[in-house]
Amino acid sequence: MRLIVAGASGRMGRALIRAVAETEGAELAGALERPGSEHLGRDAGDLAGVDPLGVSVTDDALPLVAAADGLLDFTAPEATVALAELAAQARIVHVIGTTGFSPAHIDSVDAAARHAVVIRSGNMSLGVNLLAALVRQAAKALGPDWDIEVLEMHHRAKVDAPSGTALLLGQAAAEGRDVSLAEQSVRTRDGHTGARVEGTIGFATLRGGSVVGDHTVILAGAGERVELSHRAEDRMIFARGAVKAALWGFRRKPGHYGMADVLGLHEG
Ligand SMILES: NC(=O)C1=CN([C@@H]2O[C@H](COP(=O)(O)OP(=O)(O)OC[C@H]3O[C@@H](n4cnc5c(N)ncnc54)[C@H](OP(=O)(O)O)[C@@H]3O)[C@@H](O)[C@H]2O)C=CC1
Ligand SMILES: O=C(O)C1=N[C@H](C(=O)O)C[C@H](O)C1
Repeated sequence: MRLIVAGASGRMGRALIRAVAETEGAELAGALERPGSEHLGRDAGDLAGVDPLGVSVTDDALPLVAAADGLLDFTAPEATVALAELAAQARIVHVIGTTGFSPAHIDSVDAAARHAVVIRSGNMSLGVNLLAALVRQAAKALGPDWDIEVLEMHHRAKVDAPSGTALLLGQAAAEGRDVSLAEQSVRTRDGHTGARVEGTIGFATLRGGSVVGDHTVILAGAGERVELSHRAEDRMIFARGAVKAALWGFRRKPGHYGMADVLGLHEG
């Protein structure tokens, strides 16, 4: 499968190039960066710290998309929405790891998914997607008198909050309780907030240093607490998940899929 990596010089872009290079059945067909990037023209393998791959970083997406089978995209919401349109026109698989979307961005991605395979998840690791299934189960088993809080910590360069993973875990908890996350979530607390409202799902965000990604879902009852955690130690877990998703999506029918589809983690 011929794969393009968007945001090639980013933290995830470099990991994705390495993951494509190490995966049988996948081949790097292009490496994209934004116009004016200092990395344009560099060999992608060189950029990612592996052997040269004979693929130069370019800002010209159109010819790459026309000749590839899939696009791995961990960039930023505006870039992802623009790439979704191109990927849909070319009917290639679009794997989206980007986080921080607004509802309008998601609508655009949904529109693209009517024409091509889109696989989008706030976290492409096996561990977090398994954790989401466990959170859904725990939230279902424990009533609304158990307070749910989602705590996350990431490196100092992360620009969106709460993380895509925290929202994914909050969504799993809401599904377990059969409530709407949008209606129940409390994203910030400051000042005289009043007592916690029963049934709400809280989020707390920490930023600092080089933390790859830590998430804990706390279910706090009267006199006891359940904590379900995941700690990412290496970005290759996300990159390998993204390549796996692309291979899974190849020649599948158009639609907006998630990692639970790829990993076969749906209950029932
Ligand atoms: N789903 C998952 O499993 C994971 C998701 N992520 C998400 O992936 C995204 C990227 O993370 P990370 O690699 O750490 O971030 P980086 O900032 O290191 O990399 C982002 C890359 O995308 C490029 N980019 C950003 N905006 C645009 C734009 N408008 N047009 C074209 N290129 C653009 C950047 O270029 P430039 O440097 O020039 O701005 C950079 O090369 C984030 O949303 C993050 O939350 C991260 C890890 C795992
Ligand atoms: O920006 C990151 O670094 C990460 N982003 C994703 C998120 O928003 O959850 C996934 C991972 O935690 C790393």
